[in-house]
Amino acid sequence: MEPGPPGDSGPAEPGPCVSGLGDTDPAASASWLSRAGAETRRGWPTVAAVLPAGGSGERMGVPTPKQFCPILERPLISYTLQALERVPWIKDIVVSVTGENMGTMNDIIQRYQHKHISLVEAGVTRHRSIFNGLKALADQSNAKLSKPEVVIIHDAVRPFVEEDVLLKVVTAAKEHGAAGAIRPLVSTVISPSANGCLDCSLDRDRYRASEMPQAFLFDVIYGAYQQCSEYDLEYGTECLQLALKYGHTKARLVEGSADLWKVTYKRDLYAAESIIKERTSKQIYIVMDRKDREEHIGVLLEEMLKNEVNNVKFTSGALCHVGRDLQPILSKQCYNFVCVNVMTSDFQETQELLNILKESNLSMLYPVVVISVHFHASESVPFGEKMENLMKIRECAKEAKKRNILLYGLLICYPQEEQKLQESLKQGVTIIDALVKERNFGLIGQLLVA
Ligand SMILES: Nc1ccn([C@@H]2O[C@H](COP(=O)(O)OP(=O)(O)OP(=O)(O)O)[C@@H](O)[C@H]2O)c(=O)n1
Ligand SMILES: O=P(O)(O)OC[C@@H](O)[C@@H](O)[C@@H](O)CO
Repeated sequence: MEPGPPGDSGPAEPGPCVSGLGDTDPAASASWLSRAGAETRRGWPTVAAVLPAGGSGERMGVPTPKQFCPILERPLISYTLQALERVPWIKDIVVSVTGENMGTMNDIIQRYQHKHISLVEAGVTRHRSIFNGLKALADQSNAKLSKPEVVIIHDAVRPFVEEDVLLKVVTAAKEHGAAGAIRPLVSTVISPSANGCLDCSLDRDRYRASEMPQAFLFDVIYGAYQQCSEYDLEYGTECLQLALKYGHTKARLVEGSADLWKVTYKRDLYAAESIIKERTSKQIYIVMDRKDREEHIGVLLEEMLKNEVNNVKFTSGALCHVGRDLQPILSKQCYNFVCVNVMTSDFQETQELLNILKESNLSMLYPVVVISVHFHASESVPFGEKMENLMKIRECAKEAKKRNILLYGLLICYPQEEQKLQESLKQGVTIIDALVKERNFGLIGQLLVA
């Protein structure tokens, strides 16, 4: 079972899942299909998707086309592929990329184990890229692809697409021939006069922003593209308009969520990264052996974590349970581990946890945070010697990073008088919360002292 996407979703289908970055539970989608009566399942259309990804991203202002720009060291397009892959009723995904980026795209497919992906040559405009994708689906000589009843068209740079909106546009397209996601306008639309002054201001409530995904009866949109003028292919930006103009089909408009926005400017990359960080920090697994539970300072730390850190679901278990619990961990998309090392052994638990995680596929898609917690009782060993022992973390972290595991160290000094102990624990909780939320690649291998 591939690791799921972070967020509230359930276990993912093989392949990563941006769509778990929202609330859709793929298990629910699976159950939706399985729950649907035989009539519905029989009536459910064959669905494929076309992702135009042949742009240069000029407005992003960086040399790398934005679809390949990294978010947490993983290309943006991989998140979008993940979102579509985990929707069980999308059979094929056709991606239009330029010839020069075919190698890059194939590397991404390999590295992130994307499935059901076919690549076609992009066109010099977005409409031409989409048209090439549709041609591939219509090409009966292509054994790998078959013409779908309904085709989804979705920009490769819109990573946060959920199954529910895909379901809505496909259902609407099956009934109406075309459908597209819309959003309220944020800014008012005005029409400038020839001399650059205000001509008129449109009533914002009467207009909507056209977003993606869009969906069409394949024959409607393919027929429209086949009749499309060179001008429209060159300058058009709206597939729904092509369906109307050439297919005489009025698209059904579906309210989409705010996360459907298109990554266009650099700020959009920062926003996307923040969303992914936020959604991968919703669960923390506390690894701790509960020997002599009463006074175990790790228990105090666990209690304070649960009391002080909000909007996080905590699970805890002994190290020996992690291997057994790994399946539920994977399915619950837990990407954060606080490993409490008992005083007698430096790193033993952490090393064993790292080995378990390295064996799993958990960190293939999203960086996994491991915080190795250590305690220093002043009367046990000299502080300097303790720090000496803990410097091993540097090497461990370097190895772990190769598997997309971000290892941080936390040293909590104790015993101290009650007040000071509480302060140390509180500081430790603050550090853990920040490390999980920030997933800072620059701090890996560091030992932070609370
Ligand atoms: N010739 C093109 C141009 C664009 N696209 C794709 O269409 C989607 C939306 O287009 P846009 O945001 O305009 O992307 P770019 O054209 O790359 O951006 P810019 O206009 O800033 O250059 C993107 O996934 C882009 O890769 C495409 O497949 N083929
Ligand atoms: O115009 P752009 O090429 O930036 O974006 C293409 C589409 O995403 C955009 O036109 C949407 O409004 C959907 O039609």
